[in-house]
Amino acid sequence: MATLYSTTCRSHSYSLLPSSSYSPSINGQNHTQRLNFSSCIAKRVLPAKVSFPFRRNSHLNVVFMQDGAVATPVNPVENESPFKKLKDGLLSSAPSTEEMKEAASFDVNKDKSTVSITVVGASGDLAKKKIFPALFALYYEGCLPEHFTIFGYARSKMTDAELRNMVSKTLTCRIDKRENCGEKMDEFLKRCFYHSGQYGSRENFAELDKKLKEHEGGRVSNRLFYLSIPPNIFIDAVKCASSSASSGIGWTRVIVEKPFGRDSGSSAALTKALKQYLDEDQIFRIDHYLGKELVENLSVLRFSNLIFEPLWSRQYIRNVQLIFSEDFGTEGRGGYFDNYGIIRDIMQNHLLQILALFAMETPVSLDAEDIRNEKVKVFTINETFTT
Ligand SMILES: NC(=O)C1=CN([C@@H]2O[C@H](COP(=O)(O)OP(=O)(O)OC[C@H]3O[C@@H](n4cnc5c(N)ncnc54)[C@H](OP(=O)(O)O)[C@@H]3O)[C@@H](O)[C@H]2O)C=CC1
Ligand SMILES: O=C1O[C@H](COP(=O)(O)O)[C@@H](O)[C@H](O)[C@H]1O
Repeated sequence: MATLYSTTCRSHSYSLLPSSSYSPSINGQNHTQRLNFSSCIAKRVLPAKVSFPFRRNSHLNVVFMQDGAVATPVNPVENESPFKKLKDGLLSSAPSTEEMKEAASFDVNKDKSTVSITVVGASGDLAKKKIFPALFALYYEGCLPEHFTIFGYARSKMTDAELRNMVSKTLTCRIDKRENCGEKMDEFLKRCFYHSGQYGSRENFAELDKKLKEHEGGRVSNRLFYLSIPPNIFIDAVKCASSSASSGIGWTRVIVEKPFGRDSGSSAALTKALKQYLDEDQIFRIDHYLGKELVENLSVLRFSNLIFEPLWSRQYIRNVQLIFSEDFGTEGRGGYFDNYGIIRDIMQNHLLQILALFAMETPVSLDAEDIRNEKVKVFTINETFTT
């Protein structure tokens, strides 16, 4: 599973923008979700006898994923403790601006390559509120490559100027004190374009492809499609984007927003359907909580802090509570909560991700696969969740 986990370019998640603290208060009251767990803290917290009922192939040391895909093996690291390796990695991964730019350049051959980002569903709430502002933050930080183009794609009729106008209303310079922010915004907006089309139309995506090619100007073109649309049209959009607008000579990747189904079966079915058109490593399922600075810092706090690291155990911690609290009402989400539920909305994703980062063993490296493997163990050994 490709997972967006940011360790380098800090502002690549939309949540890194100072959040407007958006929290559901059911019936207009402050709403708090509490996840209590005292049975799932890492290694030293577990009773000595607990074993990991982890599905492993004894020869290959692989982890089987829900849909049958196989994650890469974890190689034992000799003569170097995972903790030391991770600590070194965490400390050295605090990136300088230059490193961030380097890491974000997407291609070593940067003069010859370009990245085209298409926000599918650009007329919608998430695009306006989070995605465009996050893209602007990346641009401001120098984390987008020299040659990049952003396209909004949706059914609504809009000109480029109308898209820019819409986007400009939600761009913000609120991270730290920004210099030349207005100038940067203008430069950014000039790189934003719009194409109107149906999500299930190969012709419309072929038109988009033509426009993308004009902007890419013959460079190696990497293409990213951000699916900011309701899940029932994910597959249509992926089918058409992959057949009519994927990159001929670069990578093509798709970011899928939650929800990834409403239960295990439907999530596996969604993955299976996506895989008709994409390989697993082209699919990025985003959990924006992993990009929150506080959440990112959790690993540093746990594994690199000499005071906390030895204390992070059941010997010293009796009870841990994750409290999700928002200071405003449902704000139009009532129907969604009635149908989908607050547990699916924030608990099985955001809060469980935090729980896993909090309770997992030291991963052998900061690679997404290694971190994921440790997270899986936390959930596999956990017997009870009470809310
Ligand atoms: N909004 C948020 O804060 C969050 C949203 N998400 C997820 O992100 C995705 C996008 O969310 P959001 O922007 O709020 O969604 P919207 O309901 O605003 O939909 C986005 C766009 O998709 C198109 N659309 C909406 N409904 C349909 C439909 N039935 N058939 C075809 N096209 C449709 C519309 O564009 P047009 O009519 O122009 O084609 C709309 O502007 C969803 O999967 C959502 O669950 C995840 C986390 C937070
Ligand atoms: O994904 C979601 O997250 C928000 C909370 O995230 P934040 O970054 O805005 O604090 C939550 O309010 C929303 O219901 C949920 O869909």
